[in-house]
Amino acid sequence: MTVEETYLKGCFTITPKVIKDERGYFFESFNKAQFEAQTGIFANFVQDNQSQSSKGVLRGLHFQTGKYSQAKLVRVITGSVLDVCVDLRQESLTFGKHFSIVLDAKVNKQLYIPKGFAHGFLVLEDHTIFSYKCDNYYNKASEKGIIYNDKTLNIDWNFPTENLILSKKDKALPTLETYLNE
Ligand SMILES: Cc1cn([C@H]2C[C@H](O)[C@@H](COP(=O)(O)OP(=O)(O)O[C@H]3O[C@H](C)C(=O)[C@H](O)[C@H]3O)O2)c(=O)[nH]c1=O
Repeated sequence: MTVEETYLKGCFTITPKVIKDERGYFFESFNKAQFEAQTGIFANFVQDNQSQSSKGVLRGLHFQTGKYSQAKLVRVITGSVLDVCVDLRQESLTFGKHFSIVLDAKVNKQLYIPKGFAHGFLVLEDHTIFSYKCDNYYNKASEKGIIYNDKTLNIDWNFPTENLILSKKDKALPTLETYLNE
């Protein structure tokens, strides 16, 4: 596997070594020893999640707060997404900055998103399956979010707004400013 730190400290892209033969392919989707050796992060993942979505679905931007904050290791099993993570760490020099990357089942690249980040993704193909590890359990009461088209974050989703499919909850998410004025 190859690991590359993004410009957001502690956020890494991980590209597994895919072994192909006449039957198809094989790769280690997670190897704790290699992950720790190459990122220096000792994540104790406790929950795996999986969702399937059609093209145009946008899930996010979500995060859990306080002691329930989650680091995530995200990947696509089939299809492709534009994945976006936003640095919300108060003390960070890159607070409010985001990193976007296309994750797809062809290259199998993964993204490690540290605690203190908001996360969302836009689905680029029908029947996309998104799978990720979390280092903390789901805690509904601590769930927060930022609206996907927040002016301060200024994320380019590069997709026609009229074709986006969001949950009722996500359509009603507040702006980043709401939290800054709390
Ligand atoms: C996240 C989660 C949800 N749920 C239940 C709650 C709802 O009944 C249903 C769908 O939840 P939600 O609409 O929040 O699912 P997503 O919009 O995919 O949310 C996720 O999408 C963004 C991109 C993330 O990074 C978060 O992990 C997560 O917030 O699953 C659970 O039972 N356990 C869980 O860990």
